Amino acid sequence: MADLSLFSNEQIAALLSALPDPAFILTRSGRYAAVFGGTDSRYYHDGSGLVGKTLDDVLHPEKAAWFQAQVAIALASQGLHVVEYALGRDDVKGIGTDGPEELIWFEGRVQTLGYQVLEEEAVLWVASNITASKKLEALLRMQSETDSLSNLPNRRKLMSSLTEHFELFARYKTPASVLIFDIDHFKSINDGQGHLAGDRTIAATADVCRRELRATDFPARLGGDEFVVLMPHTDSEQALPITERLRQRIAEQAGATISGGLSEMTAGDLSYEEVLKRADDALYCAKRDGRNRIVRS
Ligand SMILES: Nc1nc2c(ncn2[C@@H]2O[C@H](COP(=O)(O)OP(=O)(O)OP(=O)(O)O)[C@@H](O)[C@H]2O)c(=O)[nH]1
Repeated sequence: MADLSLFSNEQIAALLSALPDPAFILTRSGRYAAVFGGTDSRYYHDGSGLVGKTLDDVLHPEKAAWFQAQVAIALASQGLHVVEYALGRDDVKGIGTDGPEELIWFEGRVQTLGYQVLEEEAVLWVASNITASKKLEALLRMQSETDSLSNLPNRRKLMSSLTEHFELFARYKTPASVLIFDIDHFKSINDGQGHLAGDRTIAATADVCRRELRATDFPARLGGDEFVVLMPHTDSEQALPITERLRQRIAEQAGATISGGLSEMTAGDLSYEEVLKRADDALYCAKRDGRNRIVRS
């Protein structure tokens, strides 16, 4: 515990205003009793105009209710409550305009105060700007889910989407189809024209998928020359003409033909792996029957 007698009142006031992150005293009913620190406009807007106002005065009702609920949680815990949230400049009425223009992500550290302020229980709410680490987190997540050659979702992301859609199917019977396809004689493209030409064929195939499929369809690169397209809300009868068109467009635009196996989620399936296995068996039939075709299981 600091010996406050070492500091004059002016020095304590200067110390509070030097706090790098803004610190708000908020009462249980949502009144801003005081604001300290957070004066660097590269990171924060000037919040001094909030003092004397309430959460309801300055925030959209839904956001105000959320903040008030967090204050109540901190007070109930009698300790520290940590939250994350995003606010744009236009979300808060009455703050300064010379702070950042972009949406700011905050980590709020909400600490119960042991005494009353304005005759109410109150918290100290320290709001730290964590936008840079949020952006980095989003970038790393995106990279960990994307195949760098095709720029399509990778196997990891595909498996989590398949899990999600299998759960939707099991619960709500929402249909979904799965196409597995593989570039025909890809090895001879690599061997005859070189590995880079093989890479270009994979990238061109992915481009056709992005152009030809609906925004709700989910093409992914499984690995090597194998791709999977998950088609939500589509049974395999509806999916067949879509996959046929995709096959034709790849032959016209990517300089290679593909063979594919198509299946759909069915009531007896215990997991998405069973659907993938049926589609893979159908792909094997497409190869066996002469390639450049889609077989529906
Ligand atoms: N250029 C390139 N080649 C790859 C990549 N990943 C896997 N391969 C090669 O792709 C080839 C895959 O061949 P397969 O699918 O087994 O056989 P295929 O020649 O396509 O024959 P079918 O599928 O039976 O028509 C192998 O030679 C792999 O080494 C990649 O990222 N880039």
